[in-house]
Amino acid sequence: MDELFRVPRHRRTIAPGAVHVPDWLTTDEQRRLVEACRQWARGPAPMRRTVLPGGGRMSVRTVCLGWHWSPYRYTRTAVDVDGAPVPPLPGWLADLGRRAVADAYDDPAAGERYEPDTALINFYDRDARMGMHQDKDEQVDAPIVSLSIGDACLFRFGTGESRGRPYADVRLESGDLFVFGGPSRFAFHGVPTVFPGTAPAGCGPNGGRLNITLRTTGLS
Ligand SMILES: O=C(O)CCC(=O)C(=O)O
Ligand SMILES: [Fe+2]
Repeated sequence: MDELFRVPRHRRTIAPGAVHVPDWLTTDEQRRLVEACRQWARGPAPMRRTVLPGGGRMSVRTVCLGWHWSPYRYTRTAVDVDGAPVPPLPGWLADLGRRAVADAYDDPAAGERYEPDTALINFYDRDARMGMHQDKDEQVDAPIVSLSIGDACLFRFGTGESRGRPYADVRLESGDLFVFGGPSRFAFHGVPTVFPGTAPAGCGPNGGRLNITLRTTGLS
């Protein structure tokens, strides 16, 4: 969109402990993340559409680092893909997570304390979505750091009580950071819609939306 007509977006606390920071990643950082995700997607433990217990497949494609997530647990190997050990979470990505927490909460000490051990990388094509859910397979309540690259989406953020209302609808655009921890750590959230063709030039995954969530499993 023409820069002139872009509505300025400001950081916003959506709920206690849930903070949206627009345009947090530079274009260069986004490009580098997309390139890294491309490599991880190829495998070992490659990107796949996770099979759910009912037999259906998620529309989102996911690849994991550190620990492998499949419904509803974390394992060291890609038990539902190729059985390969999951690649480690690189130190630079954990560092990025620490900077994200420090910035979102304006709290350098909270950033230093943050030790994510896992990344789930989700790829959404134009038809993909993610239903309302809680991230609750982790054993500890450290914040979730979420980075968005490529096409914008509608991110729905509710409460810890139910997957229904009340919820806030937030548009996440390329480069945005969303952190949820503290009282919002176990809030229901989901992605009802991706907006095709909204990625800014030069940083997207060439159509679609990439989302990286950093987590602390509390497992060893
Ligand atoms: O794509 C997103 O923004 C959210 C992803 C998510 O909720 C998850 O991976 O658990
Ligand atoms: Fe989630």
